[in-house]
Amino acid sequence: MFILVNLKTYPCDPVAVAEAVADVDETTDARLAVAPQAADIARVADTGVETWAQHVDPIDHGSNTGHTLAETVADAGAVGTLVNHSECRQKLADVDGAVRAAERAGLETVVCANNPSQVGAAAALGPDAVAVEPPELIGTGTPVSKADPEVVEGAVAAAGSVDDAVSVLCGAGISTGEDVAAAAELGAEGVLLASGVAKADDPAAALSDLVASQ
Ligand SMILES: O=C[C@H](O)COP(=O)(O)O
Repeated sequence: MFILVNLKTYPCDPVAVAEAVADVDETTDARLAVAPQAADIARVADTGVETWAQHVDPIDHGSNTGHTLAETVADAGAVGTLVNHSECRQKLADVDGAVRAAERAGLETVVCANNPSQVGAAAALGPDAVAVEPPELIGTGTPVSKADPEVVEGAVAAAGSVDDAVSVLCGAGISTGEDVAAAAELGAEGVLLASGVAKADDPAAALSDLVASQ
């Protein structure tokens, strides 16, 4: 399973979380990665942990003040990027453009979607993976893999019907190894999570529990 920890803009120490991820990474067959804020990518990547961006814009080098260029996050050490997170939504044309920009920069892509229908549309854009996240469950601690298993199964079916090379992650409320195991049973190849680690009193303990079933 791929466990991608999005730090959003939570007030955690991104390097401390990354070091905890690196420690737990040595104990498990699961693939672990951290997505810090853009300004923290370089120092998180310096820990040796797999580092992702939270967002890139559908742009090339040029007059794009305030935007995030895929090549810049790649140069800073990111190997992948989220696209169209529920908290950073993009128009369909911009999702496509962001995936193309990420490809151009050699970044792996996970396109986020709210439901199976959107997963099908996202998969048609040819990302490496899609992540299905019902917005109403994000940050609640109620795991999508238990609260709404049909959404995960529907996402797996929708992506598979479009392009079976696109893997499916699920997210929203995932915080325990049991939640990760439930996601795997539903056909997900990974999970996208945030508050379960970024807001934990002991991120290392939270991560150890998350990989317990791997
Ligand atoms: O990017 C992560 C997702 O929005 C899930 O967030 P959460 O684990 O806090 O529910």
